[in-house]
Amino acid sequence: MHPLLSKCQSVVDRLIEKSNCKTTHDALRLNHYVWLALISIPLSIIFIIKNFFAGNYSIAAVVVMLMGSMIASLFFITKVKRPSMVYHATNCLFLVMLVLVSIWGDKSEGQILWSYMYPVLSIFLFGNRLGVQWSVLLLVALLVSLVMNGNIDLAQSIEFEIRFSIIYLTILSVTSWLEYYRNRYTDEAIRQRKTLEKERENLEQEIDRRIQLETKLKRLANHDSLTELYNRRHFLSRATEEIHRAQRHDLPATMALIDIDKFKEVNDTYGHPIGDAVLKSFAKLCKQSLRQTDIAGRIGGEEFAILLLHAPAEHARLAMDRFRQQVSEYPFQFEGLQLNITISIGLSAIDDNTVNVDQLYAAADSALYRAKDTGRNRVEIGRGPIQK
Ligand SMILES: Nc1nc2c(ncn2[C@@H]2O[C@H](COP(=O)(O)OP(=O)(O)OP(=O)(O)O)[C@@H](O)[C@H]2O)c(=O)[nH]1
Repeated sequence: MHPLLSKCQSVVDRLIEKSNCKTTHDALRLNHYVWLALISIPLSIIFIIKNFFAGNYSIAAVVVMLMGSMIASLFFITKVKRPSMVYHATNCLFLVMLVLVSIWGDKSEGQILWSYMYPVLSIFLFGNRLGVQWSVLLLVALLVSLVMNGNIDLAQSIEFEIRFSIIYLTILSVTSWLEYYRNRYTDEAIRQRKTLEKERENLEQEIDRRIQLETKLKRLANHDSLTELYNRRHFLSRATEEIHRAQRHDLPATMALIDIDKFKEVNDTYGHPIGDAVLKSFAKLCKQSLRQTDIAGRIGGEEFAILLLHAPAEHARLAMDRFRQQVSEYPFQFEGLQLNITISIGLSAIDDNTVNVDQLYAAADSALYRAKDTGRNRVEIGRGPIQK
C-alpha cells in the first residue's frame, strides 16, 4: 500500500477503534463510510466552487451543508452509541441533495447524471439489501421530481426518463452483482481463515499435550515412582557421565551406598504401607541434606545411592556420617506413630584406577557389607576400586 494511503488507513482505524462498533461487520461498514467521507470532502469543495461560479447558489449551498454534515459526522462517530446512525443520516442528506440537484441543476448540463454514482456508493456503504432499497428509492424520487417540477428539458422527454432509468438500473444491477460476489468470496475467505486458525489451535494443543506426555514419560522412565529419586538405571547412567567428567577434570567424587537397617522389621511390625511411607520420608530427608550437585537414586528396595561430586573419600565420610546421625535422630511420624531408623553406609571414591561405575559400585557395596557386619548404623570406606 502507498505510504500516504496506509497513513490515512491508520487514521481511519483509530477512528473506528474509538467508535462503538459491536461487530467486525459494523466496523467494516464504518471503515467504508470514513473513506467515502474523506474522498467526498475535497470533491464537494470542487463541486461547490464550480456551482458557485456557475451561479447555482442553491446547489452550492446544499453541497456546503452536505460537506459540513460529513465533516461533523467524522467527529460524531466516536461519540454516538450507534455509529451507523451517523452515516444513515448523511446518506439521507445526500439523497435529498441529489434530488435537489436534479431539480435546481443546470438543465443543459444534466446535473441529474450525478445520481448514477448513488447505487455504487450506497451498496458499497450499506451492502446489497439496504443499498438496493435506497437506490430504488432515489430513482423513484428522481422520476417523481422530474415529472412534478416542470423541468422542461428533461421532464418532457419521456425518452430521457426511460434511458435514465435503464442506465441507472443497469448500474444498480452490476454493482449489486459485484457486491454479491465480493461478499461470497469474503465470507469464504473468513470461513477458511477461521478453519485454519482452529486447526492451528488444535495443532498447538496437540503439540503441548505431546510435550507434556513426553516429559511425563521421561520422568516415569527415569524416576522411582515411590520416592521420586532417580531409578537404578538412570542413576547409574548419570553417575557414569559424572564420573567421566570428574576424571577428565581431575576432580574427586565418591559414591555412597545406603541401606536402611533392619527394614524388614519395620514392614513386619507396622505393615508395608508404613514401610513405604518411611522410604518416602527417608528419600525426602536425603534430598534435603544433599548438595544441589549431588546425585541420588533408589537402587533397590531399601537401598539408596548417592554420588557426592567434588568430595574426596574423607570429606564424603564426614558428610555421610553427619547424615547418618541426622537420620538416626529423625522422628519419622505416620498416623500417630513415631519411629526411628538407622542406616549403614558404604563409600568408595574414584581414583586413577577407576574404570567404570560398576567398579565403584562394587567397592561401595563391599564397604556397606562391612558396615552391616560390624554392627550397622555406621559408615565404612571401601578399600578402593578393583585394579585394572
Ligand atoms: N515397604 C516396602 N518394603 C520394601 C520395599 N522394597 C523392599 N522392601 C523390604 O525391605 C526389606 C529388606 O530386608 P532385608 O534385605 O532382609 O534387610 P533388612 O531387614 O533391612 O536388614 P539389614 O539390611 O541386614 O539391616 C524386605 O522386607 C523387603 O520386603 C518397598 O518398596 N516397600
